[in-house]
This record gives sequence, structure tokens and C-alpha cells, in this order.
Amino acid sequence: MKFDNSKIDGIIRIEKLIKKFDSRVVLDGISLSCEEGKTTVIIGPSGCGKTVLMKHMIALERPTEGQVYFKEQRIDEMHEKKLARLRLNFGFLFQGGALFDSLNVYENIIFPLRQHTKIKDWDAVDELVKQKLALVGMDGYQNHMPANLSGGQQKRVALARAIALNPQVILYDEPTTGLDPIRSDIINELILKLQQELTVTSVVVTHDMNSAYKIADRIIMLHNGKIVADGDAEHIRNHPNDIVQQFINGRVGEAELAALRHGGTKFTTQFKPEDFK
Ligand SMILES: Nc1ncnc2c1ncn2[C@@H]1O[C@H](COP(=O)(O)OP(=O)(O)OP(=O)(O)O)[C@@H](O)[C@H]1O
Repeated sequence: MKFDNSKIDGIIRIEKLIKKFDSRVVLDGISLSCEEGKTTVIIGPSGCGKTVLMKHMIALERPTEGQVYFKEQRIDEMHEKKLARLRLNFGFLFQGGALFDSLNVYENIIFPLRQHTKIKDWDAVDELVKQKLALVGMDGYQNHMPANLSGGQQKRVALARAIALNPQVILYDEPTTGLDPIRSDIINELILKLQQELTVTSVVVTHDMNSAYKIADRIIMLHNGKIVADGDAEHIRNHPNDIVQQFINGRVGEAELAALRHGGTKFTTQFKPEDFK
């Protein structure tokens, strides 16, 4: 099924977003509405602006032009103090957003609680940590140090930390990167489980198509600063356009090959977004 963004009344809404770094346009007029309780997956070639787009959803980046809304509240112009409060609605699992090495698992999980609340009832906190760790299959690891955990276990603890404050939205940036296929699949299952059990809205940036197909209600592909495909897994799998097919099947396109042959570093594939939808 192909999606019509203009018909979606999302919990997160991005309107005509343009983002430039100096004169370089990274996002070129993106409009995207993410439906509440669903998982939207953003795919696209390395450097196409997936992470930058996601950062706009919590105003970690500000638009050059355009607007961003969370529950109809405009956030791209919001002051940091108000934003800090608003961001409590979000859990993040960012690339490199690793655990604090000097804190054990328990302390890592209560870190956001300590930052944002005054803890009085420690028994309740113990119970909360236990419950969040149980959700990711890591109860019993409270006293372990991050260095003694595998990469997949560390991600699961980071996920438990991300859900410590019961967020309405979870943002995942490349959650399976660096994990072997089995551990990746555990993370995929967890993303699905959290969506079902906590009824959160999820936005996931990934280049892992197995993961995208498994977890997505909707897949958006970015290319050259624009959305070039927008639909469910089946729509994306059967997408008629070569650029989409090259990406999802991990093939290098002719334009890219030509650029490599000619020693260029800039890929110059040109197209109109209408061609892909
Ligand atoms: N703060 C910044 N200042 C300047 N350029 C930036 C900044 N942040 C990102 N960029 C540039 O914007 C482009 C998009 O970056 P982004 O991290 O969103 O890509 P991505 O699609 O997530 O890539 P990857 O899949 O490799 O993580 C890149 O060329 C990057 O160098």
C-alpha cells in the first residue's frame, strides 16, 4: 500500500522542511506526518539526511525553512527550557548514544529519572528498573557494568533506559548497526514488542532492510533530500523505480558507478520525486 502523507494526521508532523548546512541542502522540502501508535521506518543511502530528519523531530536540529509539530504544538521555534520538558515524551536510542561506562546497568537506567524527578520511593524505583529490564530480557543484570555486556545486551539496556520515563514516542537511529543477524533480530523483536505492549509511536532510521520489513508499518525512502518512496513493506519491495530497487537490494547504481569511474565523489543521480511515488 502506498501512503498519502497529506491524509495522515500524525503525532509528529513535519511541514516543508528544508535543512541546509552552509549552502549545502540536505533536506529539500520534506513533509512527513508520523501516525500515532505506528512504526515509521526511514531508509536511504548513507549521508542522505535520515538522522538529520529524525533530529528535527525533537528539535535537536532546527529547520532552515519549514515547521515541526508534536501533537499540534510547534516545536521548531521552542526555547530550550520548554523543549527539555517536551523531550520527556520521547525515548531515544541514538547511534553512539552508548551507556555511561562508569555506571552500572541499574544506575544507567535511573539516570533520566534522576535528571528529571526527585526520587523519594527507592523501592518503586527498584521495581521500575526491574520491570523495564524485564521488558528487554535483561532483568538480573542490574549490577553489571556496560563493559561486561555484549553489544546486543548494551543496546537492550540502552532501550530499557530509553523507556524509563514511559515515552509516547521512541526514536531509534540505526538500532541494529554493529550487531550480528541474530542479535539484530532480537532488537527487531523488541521494537515490535515495545510498540505492541507500550503502544508507543516509533520512528526508526535504518539501512538494514530485513529490519525495515520486519518492524515497519510504513517505510519512507529519502534520496537527494526528498522522499522518493512512501508505503508499506510490500509497496517498497515492488517499487518500480531503479533507485529504490538498487537501494533495497544493495546494488550500486549506474550513476554511482560512473561517478566512481570518473573519480568523482559526488553522486549525481537526478530525478523528480513524482517519478517514484
Ligand atoms: N551538524 C552538521 N553540520 C554540517 N553537516 C552536517 C551536520 N549534521 C549532518 N551533516 C551532514 O548532513 C548529511 C546528512 O547526514 P545524516 O547523518 O543525516 O545522514 P544519514 O542519512 O543518517 O547517514 P548514515 O546512514 O551514514 O548515518 C551528511 O552529509 C552530513 O555530513
